Amino acid sequence: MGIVERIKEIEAEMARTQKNKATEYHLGQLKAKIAKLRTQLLEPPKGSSGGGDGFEVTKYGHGRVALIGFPSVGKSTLLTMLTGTHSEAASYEFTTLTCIPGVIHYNDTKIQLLDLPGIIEGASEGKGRGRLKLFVSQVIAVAKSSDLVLMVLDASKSEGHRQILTKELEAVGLRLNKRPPQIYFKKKKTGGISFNTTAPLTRIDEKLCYQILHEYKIHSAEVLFREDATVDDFIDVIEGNRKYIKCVYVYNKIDVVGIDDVDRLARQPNSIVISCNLKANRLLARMWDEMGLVRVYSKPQSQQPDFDEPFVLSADRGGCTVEDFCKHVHRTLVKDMKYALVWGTSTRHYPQHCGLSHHLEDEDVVQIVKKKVREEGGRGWFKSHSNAPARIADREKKAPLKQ
Ligand SMILES: Nc1nc2c(ncn2[C@@H]2O[C@H](COP(=O)(O)OP(=O)(O)OP(=O)(O)O)[C@@H](O)[C@H]2O)c(=O)[nH]1
Ligand SMILES: [K+]
Ligand SMILES: [Mg+2]
Repeated sequence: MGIVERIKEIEAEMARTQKNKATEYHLGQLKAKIAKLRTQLLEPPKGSSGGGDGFEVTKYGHGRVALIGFPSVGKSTLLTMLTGTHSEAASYEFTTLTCIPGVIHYNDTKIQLLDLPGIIEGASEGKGRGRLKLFVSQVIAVAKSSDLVLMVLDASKSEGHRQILTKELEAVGLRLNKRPPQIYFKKKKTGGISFNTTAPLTRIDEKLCYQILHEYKIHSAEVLFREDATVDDFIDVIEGNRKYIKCVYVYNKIDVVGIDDVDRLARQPNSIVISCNLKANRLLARMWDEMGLVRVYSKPQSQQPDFDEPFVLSADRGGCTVEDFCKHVHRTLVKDMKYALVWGTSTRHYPQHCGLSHHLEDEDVVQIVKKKVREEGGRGWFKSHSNAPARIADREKKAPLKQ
């Protein structure tokens, strides 16, 4: 029996099984079985050169956004509209057969927008033939490499599409608009399983955790639940290959639906309504907000900062502390910095003396003040050593050395 058939069989068994206290453990085990099979499904076939590497589009700019959706929802039309790069659009499905990159210039930053082939229902289980099947793994790889997914939906089509597509993406390990579960998990070679919690658990218990670990043939591990997590959360943590990505649901073609429908769709969580036949400026603003980019302007001593060329940091990618900023500017700057002067919303007064761990905010201005260069054998050398006795005395006070 193939993997897909086995998944179907277990799903059928789960559907037959009544949910109650007595079947809880059995259902948990079945969930783990499905998760394992799905992971197998994602692995490239033996002997292939990896496959599913995406479409080999080089990353460009300060962030990457992928357009994901069913065929003919208007992904290509949107790319052409937002980036000026032409991507063929037509009224038939699968017009786009590869990944088309474009660049959005917004708020002095450059964002790479990727147009992709459509995904169909059942894609995660290998539905579709030939090239179509290949697309799916490539589209998924691109989605996983992105900072934000724009799930494009046709406002005139069934509202169920949003759930169907979300399920497809979940099945291949993408988690949209979720943060990783607060569970610490570490496999060990020996020592058995140590199980701890710092929060009351109502949706999973120790015994069920052991059963799931048993299903994975894990007999030694450290497990610490820091929140009231679910069975699915625990399986996600064990699998360890989940990708947590922000997603905005973009309802396109609102020019062909009634105002009541538009109003209802606009109220869905994480959603925005647009029409490529009108203008979509709100989408750009929304996209930019979701990406959480932090523009930092570097200010040389006694000069104005260059407000045209920000250094762009991101909390999701690399972080946005003073230290992260220094690393962007020059690799030795962290070592050479004495302190930073910061102007902006991240500080209480202007300018504020800040250390490496200070968190910068969008549009902050930063001046890095460097340490004095040490004069070899001169006063500088003496100074850096002259506090040694004081340092040792200080340590003596805190923890006296044995006599
Ligand atoms: N009425 C209306 N039609 C639109 C809108 N946006 C796109 N279309 C039309 O929808 C059709 C499909 O558009 P595409 O941009 O090719 O859609 P796609 O999602 O890229 O399709 P595939 O590449 O085949 O997956 C085209 O005929 C577009 O002109 C819109 O906002 N309103
Ligand atoms: K199309
Ligand atoms: Mg297209």
